[in-house]
Amino acid sequence: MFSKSIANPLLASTVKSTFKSNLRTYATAGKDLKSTLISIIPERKEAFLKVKKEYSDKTIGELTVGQCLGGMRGTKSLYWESSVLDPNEGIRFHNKTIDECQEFLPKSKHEIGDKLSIFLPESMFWYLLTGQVPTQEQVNAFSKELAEKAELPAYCEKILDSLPSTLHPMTQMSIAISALNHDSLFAKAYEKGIAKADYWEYVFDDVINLIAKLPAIAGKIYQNTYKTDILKSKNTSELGQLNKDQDWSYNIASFLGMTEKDSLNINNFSTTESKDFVNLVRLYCALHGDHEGGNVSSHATHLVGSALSDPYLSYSAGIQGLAGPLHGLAAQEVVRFITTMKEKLVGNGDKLPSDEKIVEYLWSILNSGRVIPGYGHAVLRKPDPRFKAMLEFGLARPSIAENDIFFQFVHKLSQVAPGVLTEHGKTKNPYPNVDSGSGILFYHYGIKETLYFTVIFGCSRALGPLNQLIWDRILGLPIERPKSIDLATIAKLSK
Ligand SMILES: CC(=O)SCCNC(=O)CCNC(=O)[C@H](O)C(C)(C)COP(=O)(O)OP(=O)(O)OC[C@H]1O[C@@H](n2cnc3c(N)ncnc32)[C@H](O)[C@@H]1OP(=O)(O)O
Ligand SMILES: O=C([O-])CC(=O)C(=O)O
Repeated sequence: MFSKSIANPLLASTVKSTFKSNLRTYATAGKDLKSTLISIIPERKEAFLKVKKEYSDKTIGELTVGQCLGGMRGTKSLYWESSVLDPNEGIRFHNKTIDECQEFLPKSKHEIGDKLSIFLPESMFWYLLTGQVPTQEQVNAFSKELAEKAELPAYCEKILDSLPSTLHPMTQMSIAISALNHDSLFAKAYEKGIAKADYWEYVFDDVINLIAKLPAIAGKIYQNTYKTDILKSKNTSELGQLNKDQDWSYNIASFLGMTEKDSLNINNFSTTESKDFVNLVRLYCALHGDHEGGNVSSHATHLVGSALSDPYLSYSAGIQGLAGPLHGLAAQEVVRFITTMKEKLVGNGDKLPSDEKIVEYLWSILNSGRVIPGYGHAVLRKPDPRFKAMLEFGLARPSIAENDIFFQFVHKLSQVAPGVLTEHGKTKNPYPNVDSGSGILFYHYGIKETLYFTVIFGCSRALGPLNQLIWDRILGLPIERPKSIDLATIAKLSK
């Protein structure tokens, strides 16, 4: 499976060194993430500079008026290394599919050999950043490093505590992340004066600190917005504690109060449910992390970072983009859509309605000028493989597949809606995207507060844009500044 040729021949030797012989050899075993990165920088830099020098005046595409006025769809104008999206096949991370990543990326040290256990988002971040598969020991150490750096500074907690619980969770998240720029090592070093070649090291440190703090931010927002009554009744100030012997996703679940140990276990999980929920967080976060560079949250992070705004400010911009209903917020819209449809079609019942009734309902939405959330995509033209992976998570667990009517609605919709959307004839892609299934799985495990889902997306999305931000600074990419033109100029140039 790994003998496939590497997409970018200039990077072939780097990536091949990861996968050579039995394809699980680790070129830099024993090193931590930063040292691993340092060892691969020269080769990647050389490849980048070679392409820049030799091909800078070559044309790689044309720009039509339709693209200029139509959301820049299909314009090849962004450099992004860690993932590439094929319209028919879906996302590949360093040329590997989701199924391949599920096989080779390390899992939690506590669940080695467990078939239902999912690989860690930390493993994915390591892989995205370096193109190399970390060893189990490297990931264990990286999880530990993230846990060691997880605590929020007092001022950030205070800011979050001062926000009204009516403020959208995504707004709270972007405020908390941009406030952390108070401690940006990059911003401080820049102010003092550092050489351009050294920028990336400070950006790297900020990125790791930021990723480390996302579980605590997510937990604080959840408890402040929705769970103050529980905290009061239990006479405590936290839904859950950090466990430094556990991974990043486990700690997200714990901070949400949703683990059997280390937290209030607010939904009374059994051991299996607790384990399954943590694995859902791992799967969700690993898969939603990177979707090449042009999506709104990644592009926004990259753009703001190009002005040398530090990683906190840059990713806060990404979070604000993720909070749009056509992008990440679709996760919340889907759950509202599914729960309303269920209520309208079967009330309190626990059996699916007929396909005809669902089709009729979908037409009523479309005829009222609304979109079907979770369907369509700016680039994809086939079902999203990330949706398939989320669906398989539910199908592998009888408590979800057989007993959860909301999940059954999601599954059924994925079979029925493409036909309706095709007949409707507007969308270029009538198939489910990633948001179509993920929220309802969180709903299953007890997160019923729909406005909250995109915060977990916000934890995940840090992996892709922030890995690229480090490379942006390693490679010295310039400030981004495309040319804009007015209608008269467009008309003139088109003649
Ligand atoms: C993580 C993510 O961001 S995944 C995407 C999450 N977003 C959603 O699920 C929201 C629903 N989907 C959509 O709104 C769109 O499909 C988008 C935003 C994802 C992509 O937008 P585009 O690239 O402009 O899609 P496309 O070119 O197919 O749109 C053509 C027309 O079909 C319509 N259309 C697209 N998707 C849908 C849909 N799910 N339901 C109804 N109509 C749709 C568009 O609104 C557009 O209509 P218009 O010509 O009247 O403006
Ligand atoms: O690629 C896109 O435009 C939207 C998307 O699916 C993502 O960002 O995950």
